[in-house]
Formats: sequence, structure tokens, C-alpha cells
Amino acid sequence: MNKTRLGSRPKSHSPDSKPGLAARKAATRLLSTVVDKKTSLDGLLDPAGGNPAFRALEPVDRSLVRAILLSALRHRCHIEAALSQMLDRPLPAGARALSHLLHVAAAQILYLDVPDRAAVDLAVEQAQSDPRNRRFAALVNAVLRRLAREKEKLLPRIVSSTRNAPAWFIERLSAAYGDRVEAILAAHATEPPLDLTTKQDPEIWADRLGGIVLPTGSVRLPALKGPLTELPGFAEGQWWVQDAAASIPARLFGRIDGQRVADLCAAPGGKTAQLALAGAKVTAVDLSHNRLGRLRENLERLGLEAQCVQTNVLDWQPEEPFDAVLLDAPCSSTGTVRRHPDIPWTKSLEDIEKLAALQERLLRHALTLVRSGGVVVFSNCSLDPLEGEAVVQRVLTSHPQAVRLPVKAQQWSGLEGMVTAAGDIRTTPDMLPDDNPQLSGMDGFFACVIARPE
Ligand SMILES: C[S@@+](CC[C@H](N)C(=O)[O-])C[C@H]1O[C@@H](n2cnc3c(N)ncnc32)[C@H](O)[C@@H]1O
Repeated sequence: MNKTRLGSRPKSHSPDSKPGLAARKAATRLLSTVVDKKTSLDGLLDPAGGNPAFRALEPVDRSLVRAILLSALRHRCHIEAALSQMLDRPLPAGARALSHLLHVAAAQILYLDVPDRAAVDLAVEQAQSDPRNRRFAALVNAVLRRLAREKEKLLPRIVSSTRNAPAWFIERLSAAYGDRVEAILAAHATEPPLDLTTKQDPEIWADRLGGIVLPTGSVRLPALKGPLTELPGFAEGQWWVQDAAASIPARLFGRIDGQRVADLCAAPGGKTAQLALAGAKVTAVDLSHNRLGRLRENLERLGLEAQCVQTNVLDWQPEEPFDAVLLDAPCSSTGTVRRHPDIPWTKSLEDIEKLAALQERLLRHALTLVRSGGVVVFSNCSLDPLEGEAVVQRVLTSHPQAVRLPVKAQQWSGLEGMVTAAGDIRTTPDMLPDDNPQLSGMDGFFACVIARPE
């Protein structure tokens, strides 16, 4: 079983609490907030504006809480199935606090490098300290001890017989990808590698950092255990983190040196950096002040330049049309579930439909910002065709001045399979397989090139 290793904790702890108990309590509360209140995990774990109980923890406990939550959400249906096999009868209806406590403990027992005994003892103590769960403390003890004893045999059986995602999400994937759903779900259960876009010499950086070079030109490393900022080349601004799939849309313009390019919905700026590095004169537009601040910091570290505009793209009326426009639209982010396993639990089909409507408005507006003969690249990191293919289809059939420029598969050696019959880009998390699962996969992305004829 592949378990996530965790750092050791310092001896000091608050006098009224057993070491590690506050972390388990915070993890349980946050799991409940994600699952029951549909709140994004990233926001809760934000070091500045995140959940106060989480921010109050020591760094080592914050890492533990993050690891517990990522595992608890990434493997949620498998954990649920494993727990239900340990119970003689289902938990009482409405026993949400108990269910979350068991999930947090099971995530440690099944997926993390935490001693089983510590996970069980702390869960029992946690149950005893919560009036809602006190009467279940013996049950918690029995269920988790049995889980720890039987996990080696139980887990492979559960993994092969249980689909690991909520029903609505599996339905959407099945409708779009048919037989490939199992491979996509398997990719979602794997911690993703770290992809970097380098300013130059990807082979040299792959050598220095112990990675491989992908067909996109990205450098891929196994998931990091330490801080990213300590890797060679970070401080010198020689590379930035960008999933291989996310690096594709900006490359679809071909040569753009000297051209005026608007990067709409630009922050935190991965694609702005690519465009600026390719020699374009970039105007980066984003609604969010904070995210635009991160974009500026990123560009500064990389020694790259762009003009930044904080506004709603839908209201933006620049004086001159651009030679090219990139619209990397806000989306459900269902292509990034490997990194954000909360998404299937916090998003819904309704969200997808609303976002698709917004994307269509943004794309229609983007087409007004490009000169005749110019090009718009529309992209997003959703796996759902409602947010990609269907948006483009509606715009192309109703817009007299928009024509799809099909991408040529032969220009994408090693990734030909991502070019659709219509000539768009559609990547899925099961693509870019490698013998080493730690070096496999890519985000789900959609991209389409649209020209405005002369
Ligand atoms: C998927 S992220 C963009 C990622 C970015 N292109 C990159 O490569 O780093 C979407 C961005 O759209 C911005 N956004 C959402 N709605 C917007 C709007 N109406 N106008 C401008 N920006 C918007 C969000 O603030 C967010 O930064």
C-alpha cells in the first residue's frame, strides 16, 4: 500500500490537549465543512484567510491536517465502503459528526504513515470529548481497530468493487468518456506529480531536478515532500509551477513575438508568463485584486513583464483591438481533481451549467476584443463538455465572424490523442501514462482556437 509519509512532530504541545488531538479535531471540522457545506478546501486551508482553528495549529499539524483531508476526500467512497464493512449496521441517521470522525481516522489508517494505534486512540479520545459522539466511543474503538487489522485484505477488494466518486460526477464522466471513466477515476485517486514550465533548457532543468521532459516541454518531478521554494532555480525565477495540460493553450498561438495579446482571466499568471516569455506584449486582465497581486509577484520573480488590469472582463472595452486573445475562463475545475479532491463533493451539475453560461458570455466578449484576422484561444480546466465543446459549438453556430482553426495533431508528437476530431484540445487525467504512477497523468483541459476572418 502506498502511504503518504509525514514529518515528525516536536514534543511541545498545549497543556490541555493530547498531542495531535487538536489536529484531528480541526480535520474533522473541516471535512464536515467541505462535505456538508460544500466549501472549497483551498479557501479553508489558506494560510492568510483560512479557517481559524486550522491557522492556529503548529506548521507540522497543519501539514498533517492537509494530508488527512486530501486523503479523506481523494478516497472518500473507498473509505465509506471500508467503514460500512466494519459496522454491523449503518450509523444512526444524522450522525454526521461521528461519520466525519471515522473518516478522518480511517484516512490515517488506510492511507497515511501514522501509526494505527495513534490514529485509533486519538479518535476514541476525540469521540469522548464531544457530547454528540461520547456514547459511540466504544464503537469507534471497535470499528477502527478492526479496520487496522483487516486493511491489507480489505482495501484491494474495496478498490476493485467500488467506484470512487459521487454519483452525479460519475454520470457526467460516463456520458462524456464512456469506457475511460475507470482510468480517469484511477488517475483521480493518485497524488499528481509536479510539473514545471522552464524559461529555457527543460532538459538541463530536468537533469538538475531529477525529472523528465514531457511532450509539452514541461519538466515533471514526483510530488514534492519539502518546500517548493527551496528547489534550485525557484529563487532565480528559472521556472514556474504549471501542469503540463495548462501549458498547452498558450502554445496554440504559435509565434507571437511582438504581438499585442490580451490574457483574460489571467491570474495567477501561468499563461501570462508563457506569453510574455514568448515575446508578446501582454495585457493581463483579472477581476480579483488578490489574485492579480499574486500574478504580479510571480512575474517579478520570473523577470517577465505584462500590463495588469483589474476589472470584470465583461465590462472591459480597451481602445484598440488585440492581435490575439487568450480566454482561460473560470470553470468547475473538474479537470484538477487529482490536486483538488474536494471538487466532486462541493460542485454540482447546476454549478457547471451556470459556469458554462458565463463562459459563453466571456467568449462572445473576447471575440469583440480581437482584430479582424486575429485569433482567440478559449480554454478551461473542466472535464465537462458542457463547459468546453458545447460552449464553442453555440458560439460558432451563431457568430458570423468566428471560425474554428483546427489544431493539427501531428504538431503534438506524443500527445496526438488529445486532439479531437473537430480539431480542439481535450486532455484527461489518464493521459501521459508512465510506468511510474508517480510520474503519470495530466489535468483535464479543453482548448479551442477561433479566428476572426479578415
Ligand atoms: C482558471 S483561473 C485562471 C488561471 C490563469 N489563466 C493562469 O493560467 O494562471 C480563472 C480566473 O478568472 C478570474 N475571473 C473570473 N471571472 C472573471 C471576470 N468576469 N472577469 C475577469 N476575471 C475573472 C478569476 O479571478 C480567476 O483568477
